[in-house]
Amino acid sequence: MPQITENFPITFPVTLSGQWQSPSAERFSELSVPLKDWLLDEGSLTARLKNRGKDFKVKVIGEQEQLCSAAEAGDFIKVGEPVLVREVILYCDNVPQVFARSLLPLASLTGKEQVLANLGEQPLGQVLFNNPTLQRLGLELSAFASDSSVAILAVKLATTLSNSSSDKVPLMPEQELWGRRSIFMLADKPFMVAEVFLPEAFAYQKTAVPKALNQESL
Ligand SMILES: C=C(O[C@@H]1C=C(C(=O)O)C=C[C@H]1O)C(=O)O
Repeated sequence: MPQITENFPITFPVTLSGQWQSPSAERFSELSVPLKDWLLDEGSLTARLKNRGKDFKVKVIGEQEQLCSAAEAGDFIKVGEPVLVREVILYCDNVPQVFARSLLPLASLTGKEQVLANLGEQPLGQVLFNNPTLQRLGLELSAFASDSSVAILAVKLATTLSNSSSDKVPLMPEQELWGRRSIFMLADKPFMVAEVFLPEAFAYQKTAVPKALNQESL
């Protein structure tokens, strides 16, 4: 299996433009149980993926200080507020599972939280979920159509993989991609994390193993 560091075709920023809604919205009622299990899991995605495979990796697409856009601003991160934007792909056994875009307000990167400004390939979740002050506010969900930036990202990743393993070039993902977004509060300071499950993610597998079962089987 080709290593993920070879000719990585993704340029920063990928961006992410979702129609974020509460999980109780009618449109989510049709989602499969396994997919909802992943979308609504309030635990660490890093920990869950590490449990599912042997080799977990974070590939950083890029990090840059920007001003929060009106599209991503909300109750906790204001329009024009300086934020560190971080985009990554989470891999499990070299299969791309998640595209994540996080907004880390510079005003939150103080005290012990300064470490979040220098994560490198260390997963953000590893720091967040080891902080006893952590609070995760309500999850929002969104679908991403085949012409979305994250769907185009998925095709680029699959094309790179197919080129290096001489499979046929993949088409745009047939299915919609699904993502979740939430605000994490660390020491009462907000951070926003959005994650989209990529086409080959465990989350879309019909036989996805619910988290509870997964932990019992460890
Ligand atoms: C929030 C978590 O951290 C994960 C790792 C991220 C990173 O390293 O940038 C971003 C989002 C998550 O997929 C988690 O593990 O749940």
